[in-house]
Amino acid sequence: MDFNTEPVLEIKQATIFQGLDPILSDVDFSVEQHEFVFLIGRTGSGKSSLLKTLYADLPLQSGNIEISGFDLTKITTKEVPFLRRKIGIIFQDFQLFPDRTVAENLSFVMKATGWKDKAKIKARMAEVLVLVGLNNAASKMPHQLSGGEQQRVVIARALLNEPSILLADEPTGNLDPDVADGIFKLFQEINKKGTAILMATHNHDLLKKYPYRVLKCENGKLLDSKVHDVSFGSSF
Ligand SMILES: Nc1ncnc2c1ncn2[C@@H]1O[C@H](COP(=O)(O)OP(=O)(O)OP(=O)(O)O)[C@@H](O)[C@H]1O
Repeated sequence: MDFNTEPVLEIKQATIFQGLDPILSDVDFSVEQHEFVFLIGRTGSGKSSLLKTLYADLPLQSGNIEISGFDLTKITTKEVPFLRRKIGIIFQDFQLFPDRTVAENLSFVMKATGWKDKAKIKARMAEVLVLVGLNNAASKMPHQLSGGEQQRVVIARALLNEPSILLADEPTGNLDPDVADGIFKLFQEINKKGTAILMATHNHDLLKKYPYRVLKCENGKLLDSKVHDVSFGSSF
């Protein structure tokens, strides 16, 4: 049993940059294990830039970030794949290889992240597909799946290495409301099983319906509903 109670993500006085341009400054917050947190803000306010910094796609130039046991002030290029094993990343666009089956899409990631034993690969693959409700999809090509099903495969892929946190950038953005609702419920199930979730969203209905903590990018700062009075407004 894991008795570690450290936050899964801790940001201290960080500035988030795009190149030389500071996008968010004085960013300071923690995400505890098992927490579900929404990330909101108008278009161009810095949500994706923050997430990209967290998975080391943008360099951390100022401040401190620890995520899933990795110190981003010290991380080397070689270590980045190991970081990405411990955080699951999910985007709006599905980004599956279109010319490979679901099983091949999943095994590609597993081989790239150090899995070698064929029986173990097969067993873990089956496990994550059951988790996302796609027991019979392993041999299908992405185009044989609906948008919602493809997004479930992406979520399955993100879960392969049992990440301590999932970073999701508008994961329901391209889906019909009903399908989006199913995907959101899947995130909730995953969260209940113990994975922290930081989800960027423009979906006002989700915010009204689920009273999770909210981080809001606004005027170059990050507001936190744990500390500030965060307004959702009509066009956050
Ligand atoms: N690759 C890039 N190079 C330079 N500037 C960028 C790049 N990507 C984004 N920016 C700029 O960084 C700022 C923040 O953009 P970001 O994509 O983080 O916002 P966002 O809140 O995720 O927006 P959206 O809700 O539209 O996804 C914007 O001013 C944007 O123009």
